[in-house]
Amino acid sequence: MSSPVFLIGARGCGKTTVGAALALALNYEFCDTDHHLQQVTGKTVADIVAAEGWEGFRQRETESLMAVSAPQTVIATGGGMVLAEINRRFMREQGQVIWLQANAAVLAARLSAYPQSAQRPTLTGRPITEEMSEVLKQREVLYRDAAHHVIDAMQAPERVAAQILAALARSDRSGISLTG
Ligand SMILES: Nc1ncnc2c1ncn2[C@@H]1O[C@H](COP(=O)(O)OP(=O)(O)OP(=O)(O)O)[C@@H](O)[C@H]1O
Ligand SMILES: O=C(O)C1=C[C@@H](O)[C@@H](O)[C@H](O)C1
Ligand SMILES: [Mg+2]
Repeated sequence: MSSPVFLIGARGCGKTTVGAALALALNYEFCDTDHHLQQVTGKTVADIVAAEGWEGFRQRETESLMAVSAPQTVIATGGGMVLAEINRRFMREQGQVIWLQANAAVLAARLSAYPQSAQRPTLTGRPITEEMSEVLKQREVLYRDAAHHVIDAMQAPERVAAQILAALARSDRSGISLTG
């Protein structure tokens, strides 16, 4: 049975966008931990953070990660999923972990064009480019620590998906072959 594929990376790197295309290409299920969490609670991320703080949200996102993980599934994670060591270890042990890497300027441009503020309440209270620089400074080491593969996410989504497929096909552990 083929293990799950976890997409990690900062807000706006394309986990949800590329994840759906990747699942189609692999004929896998697609899950998104942010969407799962919002479905289960009936609340937006902003509502959960307002009621329970970021600590409450982080606990709930660990539960979502465990709930949606299954074989033959592509899982788009929330941008902060790597903050908890238990999440990083779980993803590495259960499946293949792909870091979609992009710089702060690209991320900020995407997020400004499509803010989705109910799903992405501010993390620092600072303007978006500064926020993304700060977030990357704190998290890059964690994304790198969790990832089996690092993919340049500053290319067109189809290109990003194709490079993930190629990386998975090169990896013995994924159970994925491009030829059959
Ligand atoms: N490779 C890409 N090239 C150009 N635009 C992209 C690319 N990937 C995603 N986008 C755009 O960037 C925005 C954010 O993408 P998406 O929601 O997939 O990011 P995400 O990593 O899931 O973010 P979050 O962590 O907040 O869930 C969307 O408007 C999407 O269309
Ligand atoms: O980068 C983050 O910490 C977050 C990213 C989003 O996917 C959501 O999970 C939430 O807004 C937190
Ligand atoms: Mg997403």
